[in-house]
Amino acid sequence: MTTRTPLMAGNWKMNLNHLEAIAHVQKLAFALNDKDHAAVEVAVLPPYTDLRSVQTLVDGDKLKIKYGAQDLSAHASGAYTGEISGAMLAKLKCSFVTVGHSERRQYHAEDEPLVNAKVKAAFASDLTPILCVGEELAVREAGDHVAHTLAQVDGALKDVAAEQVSTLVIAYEPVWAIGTGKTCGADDAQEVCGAIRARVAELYGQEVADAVRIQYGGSVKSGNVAQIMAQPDIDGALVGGASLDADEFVKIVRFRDQ
Ligand SMILES: O=C[C@H](O)COP(=O)(O)O
Repeated sequence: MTTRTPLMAGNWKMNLNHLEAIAHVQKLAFALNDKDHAAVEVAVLPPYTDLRSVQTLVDGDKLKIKYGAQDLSAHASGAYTGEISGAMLAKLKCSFVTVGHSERRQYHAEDEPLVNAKVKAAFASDLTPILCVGEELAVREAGDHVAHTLAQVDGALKDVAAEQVSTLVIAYEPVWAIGTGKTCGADDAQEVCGAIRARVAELYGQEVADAVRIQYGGSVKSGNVAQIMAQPDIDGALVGGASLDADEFVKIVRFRDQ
């Protein structure tokens, strides 16, 4: 049985400018200790404009906090105004990049082929994609949430090699639980996360499935994180709103104490 290091990632979304980012990461760095970093991988996902400042701070003070971006271009370079390539993120020493977040799917019409291309672009630049999947409320109410989410996994991983998939992070984020205060019950989250792992095993074999980290995302807070993390197929959380409060995010990292 593979031991998977939990990953707590704070997706800041479109919040905190570069000065606020520095103050926020300094606060996290001051609060987190070696024991925290040994037990949990901690990452922040700031807006693009903050990344250079975060890199300078992390490098300069040799912090153990990892960081990454919230999106990347499917293209390697060229005339794509406004886009940021995987190579640019890698140059800033990003470790992670979220791909296919529901807000990208909803507001920027990202479909499965594009998400698939972005997963490949991330791997091509040695970034670890955090692939976001999950259903809208109507889909859950119709009882189609597992099938819907697995179809997103299939589409996103089309023609992606097994050795890459074993390093992947998949974040299950039921859309109706994002930023709404409605958390998916821990058992309900486990149902889908377990199904995702089983699907990865079907596609790539058990060893790869055992290595993949699966996060839950959607209104995670210090008050519900322990229950969520107690599930066998949940290896971390993708935290939105609560990650903007450094004290709260540190409590989430210390989920075993909650
Ligand atoms: O990426 C994070 C998710 O969208 C969850 O956001 P939230 O914690 O504000 O519900």
